[in-house]
Amino acid sequence: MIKKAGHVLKTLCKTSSLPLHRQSQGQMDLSERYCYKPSLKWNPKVEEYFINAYGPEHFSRISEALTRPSCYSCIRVNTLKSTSDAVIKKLSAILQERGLLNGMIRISNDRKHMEDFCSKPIEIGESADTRRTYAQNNLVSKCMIPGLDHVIFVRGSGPHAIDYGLSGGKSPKEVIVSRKCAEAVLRGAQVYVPGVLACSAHVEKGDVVAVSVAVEQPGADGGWGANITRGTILQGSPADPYYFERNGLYIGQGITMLSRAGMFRVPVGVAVDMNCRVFDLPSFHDLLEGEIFLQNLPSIIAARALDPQRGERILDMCAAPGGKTTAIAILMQDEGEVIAVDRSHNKVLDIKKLAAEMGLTCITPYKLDALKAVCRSESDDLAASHFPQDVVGIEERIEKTSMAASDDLDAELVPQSCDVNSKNGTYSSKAVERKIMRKMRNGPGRNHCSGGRVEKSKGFLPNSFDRVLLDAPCSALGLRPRLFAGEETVESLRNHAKYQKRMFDQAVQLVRPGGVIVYSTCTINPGENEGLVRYALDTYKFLSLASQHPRVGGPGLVGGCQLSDGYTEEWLRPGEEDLVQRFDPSSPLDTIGFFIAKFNVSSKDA
Ligand SMILES: C[S@@+](CC[C@H](N)C(=O)[O-])C[C@H]1O[C@@H](n2cnc3c(N)ncnc32)[C@H](O)[C@@H]1O
Repeated sequence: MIKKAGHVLKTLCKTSSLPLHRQSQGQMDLSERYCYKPSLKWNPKVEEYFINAYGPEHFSRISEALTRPSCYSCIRVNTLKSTSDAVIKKLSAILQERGLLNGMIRISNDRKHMEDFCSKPIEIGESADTRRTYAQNNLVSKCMIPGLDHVIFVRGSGPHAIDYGLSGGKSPKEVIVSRKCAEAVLRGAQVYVPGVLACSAHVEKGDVVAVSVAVEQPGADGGWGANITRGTILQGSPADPYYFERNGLYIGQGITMLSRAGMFRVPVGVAVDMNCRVFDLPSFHDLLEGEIFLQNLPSIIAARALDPQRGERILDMCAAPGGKTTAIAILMQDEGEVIAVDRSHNKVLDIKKLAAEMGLTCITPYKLDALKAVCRSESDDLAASHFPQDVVGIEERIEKTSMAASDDLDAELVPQSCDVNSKNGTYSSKAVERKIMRKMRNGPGRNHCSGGRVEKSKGFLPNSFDRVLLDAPCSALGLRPRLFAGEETVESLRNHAKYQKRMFDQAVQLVRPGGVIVYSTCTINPGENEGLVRYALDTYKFLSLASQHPRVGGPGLVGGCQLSDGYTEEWLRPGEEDLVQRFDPSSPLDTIGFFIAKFNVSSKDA
């Protein structure tokens, strides 16, 4: 499949023997410039480490797959409110009404295209008859994997060759967007005002523009940056910022919703309506609220692998925004107790909101640093749900002051470096003050919530949970689409792994003997995946790897590696590989990169 995908990309954007950035505009066929052919940039040492782990060809396929979105959207149905069949009917009707389904059906008639990009994932577990029916009649289909009949796939399409109107060698009017904005557009979003960095002169509302992305480049200081002064006027010439670097980084064409001046004057709103995309994925924003949840297939499988039972007490240690928490609660028929913790105040509000939207009452969200999730005495545990508002911690006061939703303001900065004058609530930490000032200048963050109360927890007693899910914060190097990966270094990857081990230590204490721990990440980094499993099995003799149902992912990595600084990393031992699930973004499943390990906990005295 990847070979075919590569073939189509090559046909769309013919390659040249000269590196594109070294060709002059005159020498270059414009179609080579105005196409989508990104190449992911890695830190060289990280690249070497991954090549060592996967082999050069496999890593190159992974790297290429990461630059594309998955060719289908995956929807989990809230089976307490609806059924898969009812949702399929409603979604088909809505998409039809919006004209989206028509568009997709038209595209799907291009058989080669469908074979290349869209048929494989939907085939998982489908009978020939079902497959034929879905292929002929609709692109919204039920997942046929046993145990996952509450999952619905909606096919997307791409990559498409876009006609940017280049006839006569004329450059189109253009908009440059930030990398994050481009990644969102590739997932189906519109171009919003804050994502626009530069625009051609004389662009009026209603103009057709080609949209490209400014990806981080190596800076003089050895770091990476994409320094474009917001509001730069594009000339359509090599004098434009990142002109050569943007070759092959065109993500589609759209109609401007504002004039050039408007784009840089108004703070919010859609700047470009992307009506012609390299990848077409239907948007489900605000659709069937409470009935469905857009979620990656491996995340759905992680909740399923935990196998939560009605009436149990479950801990979700890093729960926000609550995707897996709500999946767990639904699997428990909303009977029992799902404690969902996250360290960020505003993210805990998100969990609360999602649980309410889905009508789930067995979820109790708390703000808690998972590194301090074990409490020493019963009184602490009991106090967890009764933390009065007037004695909210420093974190809340900072967040209120900054009016912002920083998810990393609390755990990293506050405990070590913040010293608060308890009488007047002023802050003496320069780092925190700087962060607050930055937030005030920049306005609320992406996760901003308009306020609300969250309960703080002081932690939980050892052995007090039947099952624990640790969906750990990680390097996220499996998330797609991704247009830049250079920010992670070998050291930062190792730090993620250290952090995860400390969290895992807490999970081990909190789960009861006879219980279960599921550990998951959305990264392709073996050090955060197989490396954690090795640590867990070698440190805690009462843990053993458990088989997982359903089993959809591939085997884990056996062996290990020695890094250039002499650090040795050990992964799985022979016989363990088939007990974990590794989702490879370059595999025909076409998912994000993801990893799941499930541990059985026997008597801790052993
Ligand atoms: C991978 S995301 C979790 C996604 C979530 N499980 C879901 O499926 O919707 C990781 C989360 O860990 C949280 N986090 C990071 N460090 C934490 C800590 N020390 N304690 C609690 N939560 C933490 C982050 O705020 C983030 O929401």
